[in-house]
Amino acid sequence: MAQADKRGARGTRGPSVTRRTLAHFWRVTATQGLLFAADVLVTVGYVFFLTFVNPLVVGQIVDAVGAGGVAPDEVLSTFGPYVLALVGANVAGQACSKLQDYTVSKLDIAGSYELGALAFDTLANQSMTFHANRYGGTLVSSTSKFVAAYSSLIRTLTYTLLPSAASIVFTIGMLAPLVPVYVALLSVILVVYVVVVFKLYRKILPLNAEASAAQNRLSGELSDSITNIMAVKTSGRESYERALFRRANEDVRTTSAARMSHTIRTGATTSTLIVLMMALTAVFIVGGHAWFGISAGTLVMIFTYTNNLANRFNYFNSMFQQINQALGDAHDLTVILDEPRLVADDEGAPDLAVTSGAIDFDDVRFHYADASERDCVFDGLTLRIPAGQRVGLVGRSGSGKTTLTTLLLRLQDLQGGCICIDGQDIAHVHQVSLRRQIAYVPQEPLLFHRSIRENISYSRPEATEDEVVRAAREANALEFVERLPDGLETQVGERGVKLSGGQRQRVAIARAILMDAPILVLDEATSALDSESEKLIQDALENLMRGRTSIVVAHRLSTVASLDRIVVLSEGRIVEDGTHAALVAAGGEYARLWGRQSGSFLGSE
Ligand SMILES: Nc1ncnc2c1ncn2[C@@H]1O[C@H](COP(=O)(O)OP(=O)(O)OP(=O)(O)O)[C@@H](O)[C@H]1O
Repeated sequence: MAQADKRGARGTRGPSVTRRTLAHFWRVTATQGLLFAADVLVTVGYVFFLTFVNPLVVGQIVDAVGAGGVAPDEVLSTFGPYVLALVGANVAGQACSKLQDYTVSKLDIAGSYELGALAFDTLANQSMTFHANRYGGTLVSSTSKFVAAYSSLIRTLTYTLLPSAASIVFTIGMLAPLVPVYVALLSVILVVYVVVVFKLYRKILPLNAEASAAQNRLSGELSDSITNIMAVKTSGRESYERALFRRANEDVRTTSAARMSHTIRTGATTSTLIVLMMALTAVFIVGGHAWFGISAGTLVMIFTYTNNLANRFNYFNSMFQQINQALGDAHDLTVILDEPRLVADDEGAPDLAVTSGAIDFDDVRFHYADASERDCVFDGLTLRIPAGQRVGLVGRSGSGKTTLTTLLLRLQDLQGGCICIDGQDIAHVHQVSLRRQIAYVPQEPLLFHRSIRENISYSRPEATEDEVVRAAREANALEFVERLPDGLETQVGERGVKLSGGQRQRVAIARAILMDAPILVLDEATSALDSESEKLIQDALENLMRGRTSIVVAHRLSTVASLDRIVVLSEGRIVEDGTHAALVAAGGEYARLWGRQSGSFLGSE
């Protein structure tokens, strides 16, 4: 269990995953092209007006004041335009800043929505093998982090990365013609900084992915323990589960600490850059006029621009941290998004058209993905079920009964042979259309944390009130539903925990009755019911099976004795096949089992 989760952090990692994450993020951003362009524009505008125009105007004021000779009556005409420029630049800068809040929030909301939908579609369409190998909690955690990573990146881009890049361009562009020596030295410092930080950043990236994978595993362990809290408590294994949790928590601590020490090194590099930049500025302010003839106003501009730039770099460390963390957080789901879909539809696969419901298992070979070829569940199984036949499937635990039913639903693909319904290979029809033709009641009734009504009508949401009530009555569920304070509106709890096992099965049977599909698969559908309740439902099931091809898996042989045919499986092979009477008369495995069960039945009744 959860092998893939445990492999998670050690799977594909590094820049290629980062590139793929960014490609996913860019795809959703590009769908909001205009909004993104507006976001870039107002961000650059905000930097231009507030950090570029302001020092430029102040520099010119300083030069004008330094030149002297402005008479009191000329002050307004000389400096009025500067004052207007300052006020105008601030008004425009503030407007850009507010628009920036708006555009980035819209991008964040729209992108998060699209990425959430992408993640859900991918997970919902992945095969059962994929899900069997992962913790549900880990997938939930990876999905939330993936969406949050987009939010973090788009905000970092808007509020830190883009303004910093714009500041560098404006500063260099503005100062280069005035003080080329200064700009050349500043550029050298910046290039060295970028190279060093990029190197450090490449080291931090895998550490972030590892820290994030450790957090996802922690969520998985936690949800596994909490979901099975009943088993934990009844086995008195709280301390064991706590130890498992602590171990996973320890991984989170270790990986987070490794990430932190690298982040501190990036921070130290940034501090060095800021000190170097300001030292360079100090040298120029002190000697600029004497050595290069730089005016006082230009010196003010050098100081202000460089100081603004240094202030931006102060946020670089947290920016790198945010970018790294976001890319690390998005890592696991990116890998999942790019995994091939295991049970995929052919391009343009047609819908299954059930005419009579004949099912053919033809030379079926199958083993589970994590088992070797020698551990085949089926190695050449052939079983032909004519239309409308009701077949009981019996055999020892582990003989392959449930697997056969899930193969009919194409929850896994075969390694050999084929399964046909009315002559159509189920591997080449649209899988949703296949499953809509099969009413399936699994061993564990699968209920949602919703009302009983929603659970029953899940198979046919458009069903009327009367149809839902009728299905509940036929499944012998209405008698307990009516006793509940909220009747059909009663919430059943997660996986139906607020109902008894038998009640859950009756809700699941009502769902199958309501679905009214031409093929019926009941996998131990009545195993949790007492004999009396089973007998009551049996009539409804008999009615339901009439005219439909049915496969009924059961350990309790009385459930299948009256069916048209019984197939006995042993280690994936059919060892007996016939009617109840014929098999009892044959005196084989079925007869032995029947003798034992009917004896105990008689004894208990
Ligand atoms: N998801 C899975 N991954 C790997 N092996 C599996 C998986 N599900 C079942 N198996 C294995 O396949 C074999 C057949 O299991 P299956 O559930 O079909 O048996 P069964 O006859 O329905 O048993 P039972 O009567 O106990 O329900 C078993 O050996 C089982 O361990």
